[in-house]
Amino acid sequence: MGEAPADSFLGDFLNGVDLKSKGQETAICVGSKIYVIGGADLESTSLIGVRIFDKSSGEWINPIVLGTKPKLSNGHSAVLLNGDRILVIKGNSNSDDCFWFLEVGTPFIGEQERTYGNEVVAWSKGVLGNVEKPIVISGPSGVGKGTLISKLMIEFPSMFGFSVSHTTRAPREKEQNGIHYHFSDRSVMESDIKDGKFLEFASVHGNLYGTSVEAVEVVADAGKRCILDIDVQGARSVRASSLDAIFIFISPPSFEELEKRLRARATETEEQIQKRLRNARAELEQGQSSGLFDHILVNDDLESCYENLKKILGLTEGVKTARKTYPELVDLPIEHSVSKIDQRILINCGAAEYHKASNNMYALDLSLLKGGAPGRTRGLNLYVVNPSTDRVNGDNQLS
Ligand SMILES: Nc1nc2c(ncn2[C@@H]2O[C@H](COP(=O)(O)OP(=O)(O)O)[C@@H](O)[C@H]2O)c(=O)[nH]1
Ligand SMILES: Nc1ncnc2c1ncn2[C@@H]1O[C@H](COP(=O)(O)OP(=O)(O)O)[C@@H](O)[C@H]1O
Repeated sequence: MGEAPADSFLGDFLNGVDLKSKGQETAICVGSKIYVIGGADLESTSLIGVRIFDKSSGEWINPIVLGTKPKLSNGHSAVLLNGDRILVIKGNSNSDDCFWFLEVGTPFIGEQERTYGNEVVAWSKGVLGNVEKPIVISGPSGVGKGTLISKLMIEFPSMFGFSVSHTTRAPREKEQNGIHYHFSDRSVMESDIKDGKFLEFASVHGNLYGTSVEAVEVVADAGKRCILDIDVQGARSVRASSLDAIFIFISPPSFEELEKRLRARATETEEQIQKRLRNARAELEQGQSSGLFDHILVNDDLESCYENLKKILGLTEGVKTARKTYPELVDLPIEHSVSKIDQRILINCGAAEYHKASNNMYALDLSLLKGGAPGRTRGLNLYVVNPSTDRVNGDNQLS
């Protein structure tokens, strides 16, 4: 390290070239730095590595790499999306592993990184398909949240997935670990919270409850819409987070009816029931007046409340199956070329008969890109471009 880039590979950047590929390496110029993606990785040759050449100092920098690095394939291409994001498209891989984002110039995020003083880059896997907004359901204990959610999950099993929370409370008789909750030790949960593994957490009725990033991501990974059953404090935290959700508050027809249901459920001791009823008053007040919730549903008659819930979620008669959120699998060949048109990337695979790709041109739509959990970027949409029906005019405008 430290030697000037003798070969013409990097030398071209001095003449204003933005992007250059050679063998398994692609180099992209971002500001005063040249990011060389691919080729030999210092730690492992089976992963796509990144090196940075600083034009102003004439020095190579070994960046600190965050996130899971993609595996090396025989060929890849790269597109600079904006000032700090590079899309890497791997050839010879299926759609589950084709698209990776390299965030460059990532701000230093911890003491450890700061002491090294290196550049930080972060890999994030591009996940195909739109995932609909998660649904946050809150309401006092005994109001019927669980009952309504299980009705949805039974009627639309392939459409919804439940975010399995962690809790330090003891399991009820019929509750299963990993299905209703991840029943956890307080110390383990507290340490995971510190490590940033939770999207939100709150102390409710004397126990710790929280939604892990993973709980939401596994549902989204399955192409399903995520349902979160969390308290009002948790809903407030989610509102403040990057997760874009629909917030629904379930209210009882009366306080007396709430108490009746809670007692009839017979899952808590008298002391716990008293605690839940005390908390219910504050929850009802906050839920109904805070403006936090997009919808408030009164759960008087179960069936009509359920029908109203379905209406809010756009589930009219006949919508029984999940909307297909993932496009067909693609198999990109090693040889392909890419070009950027506004929010779309055109991927040209050349003549279809020379490779195993079944289509020879794709458009990757980036307009709905969303951050998922760390290490994942969601909302990538891939379309097959049919030259006979999709116009690609002289300016390469897809219409
Ligand atoms: N903030 C937050 N609240 C949660 C979470 N999971 C469950 N809760 C809430 O914790 C409260 C107690 O839940 P639970 O012990 O299952 O009792 P139940 O509401 O009477 O069924 C309810 O208001 C839940 O909505 C979570 O991950 N985060
Ligand atoms: N609309 C309703 N009318 C009467 N009982 C109901 C209604 N909705 C739910 N329940 C009953 O009330 C109890 C509490 O419901 P549950 O779904 O466990 O509440 P939560 O999850 O909000 O604590 C359960 O025994 C359930 O069968």
